[in-house]
Amino acid sequence: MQQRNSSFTVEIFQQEVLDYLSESLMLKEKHGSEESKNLLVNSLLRPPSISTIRVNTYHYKKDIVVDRKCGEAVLRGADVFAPGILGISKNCHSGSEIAILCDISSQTKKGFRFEKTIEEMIQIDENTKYQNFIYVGNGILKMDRTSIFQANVKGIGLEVTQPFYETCSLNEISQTYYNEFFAQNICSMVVAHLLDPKKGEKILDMCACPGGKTTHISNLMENEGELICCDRQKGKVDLLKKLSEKLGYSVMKPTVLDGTKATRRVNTDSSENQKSKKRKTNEEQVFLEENYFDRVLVDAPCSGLGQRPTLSFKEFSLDSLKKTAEYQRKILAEAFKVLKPGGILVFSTCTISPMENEENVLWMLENFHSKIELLTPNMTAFASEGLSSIISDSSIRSKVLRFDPVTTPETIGFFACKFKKLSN
Ligand SMILES: C[S@@+](CC[C@H](N)C(=O)[O-])C[C@H]1O[C@@H](n2cnc3c(N)ncnc32)[C@H](O)[C@@H]1O
Repeated sequence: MQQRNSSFTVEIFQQEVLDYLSESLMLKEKHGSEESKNLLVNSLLRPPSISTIRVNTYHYKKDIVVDRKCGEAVLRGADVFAPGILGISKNCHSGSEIAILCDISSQTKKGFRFEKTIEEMIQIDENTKYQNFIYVGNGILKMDRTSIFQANVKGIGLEVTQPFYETCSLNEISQTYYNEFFAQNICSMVVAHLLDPKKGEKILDMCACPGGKTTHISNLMENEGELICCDRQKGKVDLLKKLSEKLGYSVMKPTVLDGTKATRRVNTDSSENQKSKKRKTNEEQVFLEENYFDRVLVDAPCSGLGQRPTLSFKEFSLDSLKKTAEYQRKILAEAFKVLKPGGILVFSTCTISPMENEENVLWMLENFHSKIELLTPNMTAFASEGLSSIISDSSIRSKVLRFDPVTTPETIGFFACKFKKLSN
């Protein structure tokens, strides 16, 4: 991604989070403090190399500035939709060739007219806020300025002709094979193989929407057995139902479930509890039996700090990362209960935050002690071992899979591991 001068650091994280990450990932020791932060940030600004090639170096002289979400969409292969445009250089009209810059610091007011190009403004003042504008590609304007900034505007404002990265388009394939596949990134594909489901088994996917791993599991089960695939939100479960119909996986049983309370039941018939039972029924909440499933997947809700390309993770503080990790533990504790002794539990996240990954593995081993065993993974493609800054015991560290975007450009930041329940 474009760097305008040597001291340029794109601030996609809150400083405390960036410091925590570069320290715990031990980048600092290997590369020095500043370099380590840049390495981390730059790896997350880029899409995984497996699906992209770097194509564009020249950028057009006139600029449009887009918001962060729009900039991320462009990096993933989309055109620029008019509502995402914040500002345009002067003298631009439909048909103009324009460079697309993303304002990740969200300082540009909608409707702003740039009198100079961003490059010129940076030449005038090296420390300007425009240092936080990221170049994401070139395109042709499809609307004039007045149309773009009218209220409730819709449609494509700029067609991207030269994206900074060329991403292979799945649109064409998905139209031809609409009923036959669900696209996933490469680390997500490892997860169902780790779980290793067998035909006819009883499997639980506790956090299943949008359905990538669950459909992969259905496939590996050869559509035979029982696959309870859950999500807390009813709307998301409705999408899972549609997905199971579209792909023909009758084994999927989409179910509304709060994974933090998967086994909690109302067990007396007092009127208060009757009311609460009714409320639960209306919400379609079900409760799961303990010691029932052969295998359970917890693909946990997480901070998503491994997703790439991403232009801002500013909403996360250290405290929010900690709370997310605690929330995951509640789901893991319930997963343990519903698993049979001898059953398999796979835990995965799409974040690089050690609190949600290695620290949760240590918590599981401490909390369930002799009742659980961390297994050697049966699949290790693209992964390295866990962080020694968090897991000092190398026999534990070597059994967890950390997918590292800094050293492995093909992957997003991801984490997975596999436990066996030994007893209750
Ligand atoms: C990382 S996504 C799962 C992705 C999915 N496994 C896939 O491969 O497509 C996490 C999901 O967990 C759901 N979720 C959040 N809290 C939950 C809870 N308490 N119980 C069940 N699902 C929850 C979210 O709605 C979200 O859809």
